[in-house]
Amino acid sequence: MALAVRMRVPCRALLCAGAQLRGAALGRPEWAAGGGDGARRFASLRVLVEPGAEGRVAVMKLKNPPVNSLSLDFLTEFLISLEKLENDKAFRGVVITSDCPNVFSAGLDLREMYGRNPGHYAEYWKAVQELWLRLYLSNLVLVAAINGSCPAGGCLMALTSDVRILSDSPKSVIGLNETLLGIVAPFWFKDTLVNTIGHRASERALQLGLLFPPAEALQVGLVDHVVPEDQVQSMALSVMAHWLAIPDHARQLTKAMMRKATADRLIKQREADIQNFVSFISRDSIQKSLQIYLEKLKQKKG
Ligand SMILES: CCCCC/C=C\C/C=C\C/C=C/C(=O)SCCNC(=O)CCNC(=O)[C@H](O)C(C)(C)COP(=O)(O)OP(=O)(O)OC[C@H]1O[C@@H](n2cnc3c(N)ncnc32)[C@H](O)[C@@H]1OP(=O)(O)O
Repeated sequence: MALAVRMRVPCRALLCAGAQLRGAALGRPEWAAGGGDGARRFASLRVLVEPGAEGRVAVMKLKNPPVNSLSLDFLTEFLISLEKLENDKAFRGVVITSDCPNVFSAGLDLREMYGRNPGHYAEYWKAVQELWLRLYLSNLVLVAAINGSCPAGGCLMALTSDVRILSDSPKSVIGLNETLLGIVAPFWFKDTLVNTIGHRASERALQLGLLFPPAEALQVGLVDHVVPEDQVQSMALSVMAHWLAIPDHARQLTKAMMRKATADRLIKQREADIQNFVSFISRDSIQKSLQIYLEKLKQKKG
């Protein structure tokens, strides 16, 4: 318990308060409770939280169409949902999945990193850091049910989970592809990958910006299971049951022991990391790369 308190992420309350203010300012309701068990089922515009069959597990569905990009509004809503679940002692595990067909998450929202001002970049990056810290250090068992494409920030999100299940579909590619956009994965993205697949495999994957198809993702250890698309959710719940058979306190302390040093690296230099990001992303050459990439995404359609 003492460890859990020590590991609380600084500024979380401030970030969430900011999110609620922003929601209120936009004149929309933040939360809508629904169903017979309204206290446990809640939704924001972009995140749907449903209790799993047994009640100890919640299913968080990302619904920021078309591609679940991690916009600032999405991040703030997600963080509020996660905090609610962390604070509700009834929940011990969360399955994170997508409500958008064929895409788990397209990663960071490129529109938040292109053509904005330094203040916006700083606010956005703080929210991205917060997402990673809150997920990576979560006391809950997290299972990522990856039912579609999972590049860059989407992959980072999945990597924070305790287990990853990937759908066996040609669209379900996963990896940190930042170099393909002409940008660089931050050190804590890299650390999370190294902790999962090891140094050599990470070096190759990061430099080449590899997006692994299911069989290769399984082989390199980026995901733990590959199953047909219609079995992703049931597999996630079955794996969850296995993890929930372990006493929480022992599992949580072990998870902290494995992850705390990695998280601390960022916690100790959060402000410097924000400044790094702002100056990197503001460079003309980086803005140009992002512009070209965004144009390519648009042209893909036409
Ligand atoms: C040395 C110091 C280092 C300091 C660190 C500094 C910098 C590093 C910073 C950040 C790291 C970055 C992390 C990221 O996550 S960047 C995002 C990377 N994401 C991608 O590359 C995915 C791009 N998207 C796709 O490949 C495809 O969209 C898809 C996910 C495979 C889905 O394909 P589908 O065919 O279904 O959809 P469309 O491609 O038609 O897209 C629909 C619609 O969505 C827009 N869109 C797609 N992805 C994004 C995105 N990430 N952000 C914003 N918008 C996105 C796309 O343009 C289409 O828009 P339209 O208006 O045309 O409908």
